[in-house]
Amino acid sequence: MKFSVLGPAGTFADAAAKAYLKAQPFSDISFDYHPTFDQVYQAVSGDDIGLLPLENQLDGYVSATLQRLQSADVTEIGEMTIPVDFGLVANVTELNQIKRIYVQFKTEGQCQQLLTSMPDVQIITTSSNMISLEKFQNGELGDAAIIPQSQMADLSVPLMMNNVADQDDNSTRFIIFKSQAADLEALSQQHLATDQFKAPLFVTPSSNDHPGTLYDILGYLADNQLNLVTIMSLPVKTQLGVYSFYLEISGTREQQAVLFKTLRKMTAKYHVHLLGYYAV
Ligand SMILES: O=C(O)C(=O)C[C@]1(C(=O)O)C=C[C@@H](O)C=C1
Repeated sequence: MKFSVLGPAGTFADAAAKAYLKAQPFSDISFDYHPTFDQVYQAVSGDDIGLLPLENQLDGYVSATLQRLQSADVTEIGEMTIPVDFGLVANVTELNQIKRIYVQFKTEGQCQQLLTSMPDVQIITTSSNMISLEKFQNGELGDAAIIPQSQMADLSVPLMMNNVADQDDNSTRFIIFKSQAADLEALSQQHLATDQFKAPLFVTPSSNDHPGTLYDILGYLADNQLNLVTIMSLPVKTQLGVYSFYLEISGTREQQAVLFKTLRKMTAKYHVHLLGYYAV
């Protein structure tokens, strides 16, 4: 069985995948690294699993992942949150000698203070923090990169700065998924390994142009004491001004029956795209 993850080895995605496996009973699993999240997603089939970043504490939701989940036939089987911290490496001795900096697209949003303090530096966006490191190592004089701090120990370059994220307390949440569509009836029978669950889903009204549409959707949860922990709206794309709502519901094992009863009721009025029901 393969575990599809953003590579090369050493990314935060890699660290999150390893942390997830420590707590999970998978045997005979091998890592399958890809340079972009798109390729990570495409590589997952059959019984294989994959990991995508969902949200960062400083920079918010990963829009590409949410957009993919909106229409993807996947089942999320778990999530993993890990601390993330970044360092700056450069092959020059002073900050003002840096000409180009390699930075992963989501890392960029987490290191804004540093990057805006260098307005003349060319920012080259990459798809992975370890690709930023590779490009830097094969680069020219005046190059720099923002990389996971854990990768700095083995480097010997003139300029190194620790903790260049906008805040030291920082983490990223990843989801682990399979390529089969989540099945509401099958998941309603699933035994949870812990007492707490998370259920992510998209709810799409046929039109948002009525007073109280969102209020009505959330009423299903409130009336049944189901705890809404996330809400995001995403455009449906076929029409301007029409949105889907990404929701995450959390609760305890005792609420399993009421959760699925509520989702079935919602399905009668809205398009419900369930993404999973897993232990947290
Ligand atoms: O490039 C990496 O190291 C990643 O794992 C990617 C990623 C992301 O895209 O969310 C993961 C954690 C950090 O927030 C920054 C980048």
